[in-house]
Amino acid sequence: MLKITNLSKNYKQKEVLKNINLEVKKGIALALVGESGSGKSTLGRLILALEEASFGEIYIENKKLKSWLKENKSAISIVFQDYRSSINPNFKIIEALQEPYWQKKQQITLKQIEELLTQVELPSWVLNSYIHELSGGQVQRVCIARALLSNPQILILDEALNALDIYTQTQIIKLLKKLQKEKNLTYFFITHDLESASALCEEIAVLYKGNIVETLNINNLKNAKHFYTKALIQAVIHI
Ligand SMILES: Nc1ncnc2c1ncn2[C@@H]1O[C@H](COP(=O)(O)OP(=O)(O)OP(=O)(O)O)[C@@H](O)[C@H]1O
Repeated sequence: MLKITNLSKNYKQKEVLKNINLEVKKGIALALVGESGSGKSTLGRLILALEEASFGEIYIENKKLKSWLKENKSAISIVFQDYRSSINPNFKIIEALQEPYWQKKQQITLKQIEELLTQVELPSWVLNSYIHELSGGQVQRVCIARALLSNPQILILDEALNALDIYTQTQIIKLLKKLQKEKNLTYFFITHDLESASALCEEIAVLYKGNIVETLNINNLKNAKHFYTKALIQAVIHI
């Protein structure tokens, strides 16, 4: 589904991503795990085509990213960590869900919104609420619903669980797994947390100082070779 070849990204003299090669199959959840500043969000922005790579290419279904996006508008969505500031506090939830479509010709019906609300397991009263009236988990469900409204094939989750308590994280992981199955979604989960990565994803790519140093199946973590991956695993065992 998604293939990244020899990709590098420089900001002025600084090489943030170095010769990245990565493949994600359709319907698979891949976690991009790495320490702060390793370049995870930069790679996310490149996949969303918000920025251009300095070298290399991103392909989706064997087409260059930009030409694929022209044919498949809004087919990549993102959910951010900072869910409270992702939604305008002056909007009711119904308006926050409709807002991305106000400028576009595309119409989103109330029925579509209600169906999606059921899929993310939120009651319908939420639509007439403001975000300050909802819990963190409920707001993140709204953000997931908003990301799914455009019917994406790929969902980028940029530290999307970080701001939630452990219990709510577990609930959202369950929800994301259910949605992945129902909609055959491909997830690109950006995180520094190996524990939530293992709970959600089938595969893990480890980013260390701008390099993918290792890609592992989740059932194969014991065969990790790179010292940074081993340190991450040890840290989880220790906890
Ligand atoms: N627009 C930019 N201009 C210059 N440098 C940038 C820009 N965006 C990111 N960087 C630098 O690139 C490096 C990687 O940043 P990035 O946000 O991708 O890392 P990250 O792994 O997502 O970090 P975190 O986990 O803290 O969010 C950092 O050193 C950052 O300062």
